[in-house]
Amino acid sequence: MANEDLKLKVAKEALKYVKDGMVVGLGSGSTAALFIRELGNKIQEEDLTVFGIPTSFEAKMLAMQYEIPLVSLDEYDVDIAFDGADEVEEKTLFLIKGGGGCHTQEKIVDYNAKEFIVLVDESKLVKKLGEKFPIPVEVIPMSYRVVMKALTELGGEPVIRLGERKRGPVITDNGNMIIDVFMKNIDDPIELEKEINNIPGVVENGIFTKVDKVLVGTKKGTVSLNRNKNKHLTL
Ligand SMILES: O=C[C@H](O)[C@H](O)[C@H](O)COP(=O)(O)O
Repeated sequence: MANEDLKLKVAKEALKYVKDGMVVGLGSGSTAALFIRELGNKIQEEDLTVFGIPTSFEAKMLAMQYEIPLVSLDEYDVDIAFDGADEVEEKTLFLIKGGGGCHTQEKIVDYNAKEFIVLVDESKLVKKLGEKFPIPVEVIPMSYRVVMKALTELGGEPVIRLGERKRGPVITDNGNMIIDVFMKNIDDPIELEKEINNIPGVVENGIFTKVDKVLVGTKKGTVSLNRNKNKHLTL
């Protein structure tokens, strides 16, 4: 089964957690996009009162397309948030996010949700964070050189993320730059998340250490990995 099919299965499974009256955090990326589409359909079909809080410009546009009414953190708390990930450390459920440069708004919404559920296909599971993916770090543009120096001192290999159909750096939804930091053998993600954010000029990094549940699409079905329960449940 292709990864796209696994992502869709997980997105559909996630709908079971959405109840009438909830405020839902809407993640970014290709998996979250499928979830947003499926949620929009569910709201129309079942005539539910559900509000969304988007984590990016992309999520906002999709929510509007699929007619999910939007609210903001100014007025509402988030009941439940759904988001994708670039890497999931299987034992701890710690993540790397931000492959699409959206991790800052994602972390604000996801960390403030009463429940945060991650949606991935099995290709995202790793033994140790940093195995396949660099850590995205959003930085204030005038600080990029000194931040890169500090990231090198932390043991990373920082690279400025460049645009694909635009010359020069990728600019985030917040008007900042992204530095991707290659770092193998991340032994203490909780400490590293704090250390990177402590560098002046850093807005937010893509290590996520507060996750409640990960739904993993596998060829054998969707598996639910739960924090603190050490239980892998096949749905
Ligand atoms: O900035 C992007 C987000 O963190 C995405 O959630 C992450 O990159 C995973 O995206 P996808 O579901 O497309 O693999």
